[in-house]
Amino acid sequence: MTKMKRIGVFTSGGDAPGMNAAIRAVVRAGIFYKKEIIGIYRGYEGMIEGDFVPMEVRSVSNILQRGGTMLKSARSKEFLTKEGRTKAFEQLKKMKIDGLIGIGGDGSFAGMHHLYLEHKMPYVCIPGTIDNDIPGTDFTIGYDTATNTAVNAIDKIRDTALSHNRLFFIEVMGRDSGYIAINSGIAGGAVAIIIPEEETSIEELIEKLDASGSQNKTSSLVIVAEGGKSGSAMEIAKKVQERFSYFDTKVTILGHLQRGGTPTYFDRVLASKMGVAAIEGLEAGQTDVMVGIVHKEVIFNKFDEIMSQPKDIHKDDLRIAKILSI
Ligand SMILES: Nc1ncnc2c1ncn2[C@@H]1O[C@H](COP(=O)(O)OP(=O)(O)OP(=O)(O)O)[C@@H](O)[C@H]1O
Ligand SMILES: O=P(O)(O)OC[C@H]1O[C@](O)(CO)[C@@H](O)[C@@H]1O
Ligand SMILES: [Mg+2]
Repeated sequence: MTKMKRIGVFTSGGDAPGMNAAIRAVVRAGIFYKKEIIGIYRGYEGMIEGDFVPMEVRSVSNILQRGGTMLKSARSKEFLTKEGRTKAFEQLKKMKIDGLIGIGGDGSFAGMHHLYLEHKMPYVCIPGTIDNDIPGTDFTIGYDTATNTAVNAIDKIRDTALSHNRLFFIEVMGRDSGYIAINSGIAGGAVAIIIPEEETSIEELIEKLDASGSQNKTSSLVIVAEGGKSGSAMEIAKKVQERFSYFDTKVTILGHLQRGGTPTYFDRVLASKMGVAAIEGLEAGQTDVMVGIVHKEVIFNKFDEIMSQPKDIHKDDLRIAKILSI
């Protein structure tokens, strides 16, 4: 057992629905285990500036069901430098914070790892990102909500696509990860799904669209993950339109719509479990780790062990999407 007294909690990187539920779980579990919990505003930016707030049991009332993050989030250029991280550490020391729980994506995890290597600041990372791009956990907080949002939007677009016999290219988020694309594509009945993890040439796509056209398909939805090698939805749509002028082609970019909104029950439960696990892990001496839930079991993943491997799209998901889009 550690003698940790004061734990800092912060959110970093893109906000994700369920981050508030994770903050609540960290604060309540921390207080349950007799720790003082200090909230750090605006991720690493606030850490560098010493933007801290003591958290009480009631500081986190009525946030469980809210999207976004009450602690706010940021991407910090300064924290990418050694000097920036030293400034952040000095602020933590001044506030007598002896352990950190950070909720964020792969970049935020890397930030905590560097702070640990350079200043021995113990930490547990909670994976909070809509991208689901971190190995060592089946799901990251926010991914389920974002994918549901994308599916709802796809369903609406299908109605108008069908009414006008149109070909829609719908771009979903995910930075370099095709998770939202592949699963919203399966759930939304897409004719083709273009993800960064798999090369799809324009020729292949055109062949696919041709084939579905000849089978009397009256509307077609193509889901494009941002960050793919074939280009953005706009670029792909332009190339397809040039080859097939008879297609009435439209593009919708779902964008930040996918980051907001009420977290699903799944993300709230995931965040609650991970928040408690992070406090218990830190108390049990876990450090330089990310909490994950794999096959319903809580695990602690060492930074070096998981961050050297990519999180692959499940091959079976791709296979299923192809079978069903004929
Ligand atoms: N290699 C690194 N070393 C130190 N700090 C880092 C590193 N990578 C990222 N960070 C810090 O973490 C912040 C958040 O990282 P990033 O913007 O990649 O988002 P993320 O945590 O991956 O979340 P998401 O991908 O969901 O937006 C960065 O702005 C930076 O301050
Ligand atoms: O909100 P920003 O800074 O534009 O970042 C957008 C990125 O953040 C995410 O929403 C979460 O990582 C990505 O899917 C997307 O590429
Ligand atoms: Mg990331």
